[in-house]
Amino acid sequence: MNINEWKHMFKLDPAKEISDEDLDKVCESGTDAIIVGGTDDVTLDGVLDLLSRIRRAHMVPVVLEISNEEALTPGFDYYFVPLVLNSKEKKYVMDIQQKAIKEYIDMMEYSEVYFEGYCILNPEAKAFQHTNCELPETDDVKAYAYMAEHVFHLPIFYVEYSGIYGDTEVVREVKAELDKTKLFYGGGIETPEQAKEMKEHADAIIVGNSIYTNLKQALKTVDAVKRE
Ligand SMILES: CC(C)=CCC/C(C)=C/CC/C(C)=C/CC/C(C)=C/CC/C(C)=C/CC/C(C)=C/CC/C(C)=C/COP(=O)(O)OP(=O)(O)O
Ligand SMILES: O=P(O)(O)OC[C@@H](O)CO
Ligand SMILES: [Mg+2]
Repeated sequence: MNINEWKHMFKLDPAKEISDEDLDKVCESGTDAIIVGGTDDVTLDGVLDLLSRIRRAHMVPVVLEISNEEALTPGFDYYFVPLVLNSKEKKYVMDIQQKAIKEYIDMMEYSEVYFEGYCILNPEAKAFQHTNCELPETDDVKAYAYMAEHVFHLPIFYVEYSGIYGDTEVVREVKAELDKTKLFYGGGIETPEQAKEMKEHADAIIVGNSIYTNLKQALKTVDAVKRE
């Protein structure tokens, strides 16, 4: 299935433990893809461990969302590269990425690399603090979405509330700004009802932390959005 048609993804954090039994459930859940990514303590060992355990028995597409160069490795189906649009520091918007492109340009397969315009809206999130973000108003978020699509022509705009369930009205208004650029929503989805509610506005939803806190419920988010 084409990335543009994905509706549901699970995000596994290489810094967190998951048993083989739970990993099998996540991979066989019917989700469209597994994203491997996190903010802190993302190591090459952690990334390779997850990749090899997923590949050993499963066909689900696997994406590396790159958070640092040390943990970059071949072998993934796709690579997602965040550009943190609401960071106060240009390095997180484009400089780190520009330097990495300079280094890896000969290895980059363009059909496998997707740049994501991130807008991080939870000030308590590690990613918000790590990338020195500014909390935008709804109209600012909409303007970032406009820029993602019409200025930078990015394939993905990611409304990130990592750790908390976000504001559906913000997501609805942002979606109205977008046409070609896909809207990803992530943050605080724990129940099938929340998954369904956010998916009414976003093109795809991402479920992360609840894999580790209540897997049984997290697994139900797949059917909630794929059987709509
Ligand atoms: C060698 C090889 C295989 C080459 C292949 C070619 C290729 C793909 C090249 C890519 C080159 C390139 C452009 C790389 C980019 C490198 C890079 C370091 C980019 C920086 C991205 C960035 C600014 C990351 C900051 C953090 C961030 C936004 C992370 C996103 C994930 C996220 C928000 C996770 C949620 O956090 P979590 O850890 O879950 O938080 P909690 O624990 O609180 O839940
Ligand atoms: O961990 P949660 O809060 O589900 O968020 C998912 C994802 O958007 C994190 O990057
Ligand atoms: Mg997390």
